[in-house]
Amino acid sequence: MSNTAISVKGLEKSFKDHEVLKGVDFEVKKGSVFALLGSNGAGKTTIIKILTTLLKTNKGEIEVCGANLRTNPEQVREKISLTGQNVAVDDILSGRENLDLVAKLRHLPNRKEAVEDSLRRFDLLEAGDRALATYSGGMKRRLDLAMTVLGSPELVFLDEPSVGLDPEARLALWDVIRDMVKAGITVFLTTQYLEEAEQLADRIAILHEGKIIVQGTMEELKAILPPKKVEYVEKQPTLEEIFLAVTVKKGAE
Ligand SMILES: Nc1ncnc2c1ncn2[C@@H]1O[C@H](COP(=O)(O)OP(=O)(O)OP(=O)(O)O)[C@@H](O)[C@H]1O
Repeated sequence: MSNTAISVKGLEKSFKDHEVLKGVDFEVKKGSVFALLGSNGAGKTTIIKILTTLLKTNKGEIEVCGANLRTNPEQVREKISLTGQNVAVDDILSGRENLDLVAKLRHLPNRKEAVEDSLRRFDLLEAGDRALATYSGGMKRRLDLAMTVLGSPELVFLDEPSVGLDPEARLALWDVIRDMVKAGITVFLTTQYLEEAEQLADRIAILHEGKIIVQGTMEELKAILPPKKVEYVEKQPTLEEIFLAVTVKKGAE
């Protein structure tokens, strides 16, 4: 069986005459975390929408979880789950009711057990019966993630998952993502927080002006910029320095 969760070759997408993606290529290995970075408007959400079958491409060969996206979108939809930028939960219902609704929609066999497990795993047992309107932003985000992974999808898309979270909630979210990976789920995430990518991702790709301009492990990206020598202390470049160096260099061409 193939070890590839996502394969993208020659992806192009325009909105009318605005070319957003101009030939994007990348692969994501099963069981890994892949982080897609890019400035505002680079096309990260567009890539997620295409990979989750919400938008059609103009050109490109794409496979997601072993299925061809163009010819077999239903099979793709069965294996993936998506958390978008806007928290997709119902404020009037309680956390437990929201999860139960998703469990019903996904036809999960042991619905009650799955919901309780999920509340426990995402630290929401105590707040389970409260209406969502009383939840903090971090709690809503955790519930959103709980709903995303309910029913054990093979592949999860997280579009800027830690937007609006305070540092403590962000650290808790990172633990949740690490747990998802331990459970064998492949994670594709976009983020503006470069530290997030540094902390979580096995591979990082930078999208700029419609193309992936660099991709690799953090170690490989570090090799792009030589370490700075300050007296006798060697300082490794941060992902932020690498990001700025490659995007500014390309932008100036
Ligand atoms: N439905 C649409 N119609 C027209 N233009 C669109 C549409 N969706 C996205 N765009 C444009 O495509 C470009 C890429 O948008 P996208 O939302 O994918 O960027 P992004 O990298 O996710 O940005 P951000 O970090 O701000 O969320 C932007 O210029 C945006 O205005």
